[in-house]
Amino acid sequence: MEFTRTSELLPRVLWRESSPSTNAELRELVRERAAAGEPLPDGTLLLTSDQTAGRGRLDRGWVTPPGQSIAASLLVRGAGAGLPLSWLPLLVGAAMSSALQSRFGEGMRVGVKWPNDVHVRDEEDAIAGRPGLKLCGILCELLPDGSVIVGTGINLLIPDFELPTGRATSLLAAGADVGGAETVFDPAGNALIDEVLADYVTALRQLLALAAENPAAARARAARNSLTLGTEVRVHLPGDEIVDGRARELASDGSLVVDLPTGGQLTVSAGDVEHLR
Ligand SMILES: Nc1ncnc2c1ncn2[C@@H]1O[C@H](COP(=O)(O)OP(=O)(O)OP(=O)(O)O)[C@@H](O)[C@H]1O
Ligand SMILES: O=C(O)CCCC[C@@H]1SC[C@@H]2NC(=O)N[C@@H]21
Repeated sequence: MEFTRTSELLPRVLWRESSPSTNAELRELVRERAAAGEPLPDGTLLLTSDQTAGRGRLDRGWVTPPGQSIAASLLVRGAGAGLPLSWLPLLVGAAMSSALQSRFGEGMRVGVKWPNDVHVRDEEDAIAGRPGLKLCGILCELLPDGSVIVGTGINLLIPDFELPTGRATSLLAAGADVGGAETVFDPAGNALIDEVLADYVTALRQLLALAAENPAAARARAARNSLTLGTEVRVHLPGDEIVDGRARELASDGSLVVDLPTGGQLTVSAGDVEHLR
């Protein structure tokens, strides 16, 4: 596999034929290299198309059908400049959204389903206030030295009938331009990964720079990219209580502010919210 564009942007691109989890493997590599006195550079990327024990949020499993999708983990150092680190998954989501959006035609919008999923939705879903289907999952893990492993699982070429859940999709299944690729190993597939990753890394760098220089503008970008704001969500309160409301805005730490039907607002963090419809 050759990643010409991506390799020009990053100090190191490590391709693995297979990996249990790119996040876990990169975390271990960071630890080993720090212990050896040769810290891994910011922007090290480790990726595979055959991740065998991937993890998602809340320790759920993450499926990476070999040859059809990609698991990529990026080492990000110094990401907390300008905005709290709690914004990072939203900025990563916004960066991935712009990398994937360019492959879709009119009427399909790629954006972030708060807090950590990149979804694509058609006009019907948009009108109904539904968040659409999941193209990419994001898992950011903070390391003891303050750096972050940014893991992304991108569903590229999974055919319709092999999608892992009813709420998942892939670039291929959602009708995006995949350049004729059938698997990630054919030349078109290799080029697809390279282009998606290079566009993502470029967009993420720009957003991190924006966050450092003009945090309000970066927050506005994240809000513009959200597929959740304005839609109905269900909030699980402590003690098994449930309340439905409308997602209003992102709070100063990236949490979700929800308008309640009875008046007033709730600010909620990930894990307490599910999307309705
Ligand atoms: N390749 C994949 N694409 C999409 N979903 C996947 C994939 N592999 C595993 N899943 C899992 O399918 C489950 C359902 O995901 P979904 O996004 O519909 O629900 P969710 O409650 O919104 O999850 P999340 O915690 O990611 O927001 C999740 O546990 C997700 O991790
Ligand atoms: O939707 C989620 O819950 C997040 C899924 C994150 C999956 C990616 S794939 C690359 C990296 N390695 C992992 O084990 N998980 C993340």
